[in-house]
Amino acid sequence: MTSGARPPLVLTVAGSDSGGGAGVQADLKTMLALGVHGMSVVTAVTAQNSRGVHGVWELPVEAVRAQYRAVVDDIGVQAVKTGMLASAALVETVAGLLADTDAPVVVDPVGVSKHGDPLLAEAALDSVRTKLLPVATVATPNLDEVTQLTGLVVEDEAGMRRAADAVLAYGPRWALIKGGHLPGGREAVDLLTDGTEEHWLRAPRHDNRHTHGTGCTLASAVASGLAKGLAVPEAVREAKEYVTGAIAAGFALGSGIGPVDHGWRFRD
Ligand SMILES: Nc1ncnc2c1ncn2[C@@H]1O[C@H](COP(=O)(O)OP(=O)(O)O)[C@@H](O)[C@H]1O
Ligand SMILES: Cc1ncc(COP(=O)(O)O)c(N)n1
Repeated sequence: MTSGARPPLVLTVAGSDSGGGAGVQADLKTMLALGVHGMSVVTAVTAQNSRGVHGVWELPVEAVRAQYRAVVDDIGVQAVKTGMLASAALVETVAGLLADTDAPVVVDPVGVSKHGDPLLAEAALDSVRTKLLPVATVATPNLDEVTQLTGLVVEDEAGMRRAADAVLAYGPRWALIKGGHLPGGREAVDLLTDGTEEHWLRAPRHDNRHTHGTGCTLASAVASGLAKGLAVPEAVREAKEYVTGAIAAGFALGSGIGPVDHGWRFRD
């Protein structure tokens, strides 16, 4: 039997989406598409479909800690991505584990689903600000999460710059402010900055309502790039290209918001 070269190792710490469009399922599909070995720590199970989140069951803190230790102590990780963490106890547990792990961390501070259903307790916001964001290499809030975390309401690109400064004040090395929710415009614009360098990422806005899982996909793609050894701006540039293609190929599923197509690069 022959063995192949080992791909880079990437871990997602996130919630399960039974519909397969977001959460752990989106993360692992992204990782496969980008050529890394994906691993998962499940924080919560959601009963979810194209119409909404119909139930959430958080896992006990010990179950999350045990999954994380099982992966990190034996297999190792070259990058970690966090998504839905549900509660203050889980945010603090995960932040503590990340602080002891020598790998870049992409934090997607998931607050509310595309359907408007809550995925993080209000009481956990302070732990995100003070425990999780400080251990992030890159934090990737969307504009609603910017408002939840900083109180700022963003309406234009100048507002995105102010939002980035406010997010950086909580301690991540880089802030990637996602402008997907900015109204109108022909472009989907994101801002990546570490407070010194500023990179504006612009891509055609696709008139497509099947955008379930865009944020999970982008953050996992960034983590995959970092695990391959790319610098943050390069990893984000490649991730933006991947998510833009996945949104363009998004498809209807059920009667609500369909998913992006993680396999778009494999299609004819
Ligand atoms: N309709 C769209 N067309 C192209 N890109 C989009 C569209 N909507 C969102 N994006 C991009 O998808 C990525 C995820 O952003 P966003 O949807 O704001 O995050 P979230 O899923 O966390 O709400 C960003 O790079 C954003 O610019
Ligand atoms: C388990 C889980 N994690 C994250 C999201 C956010 O994804 P979206 O903002 O596209 O609904 C979600 N809906 N479900």
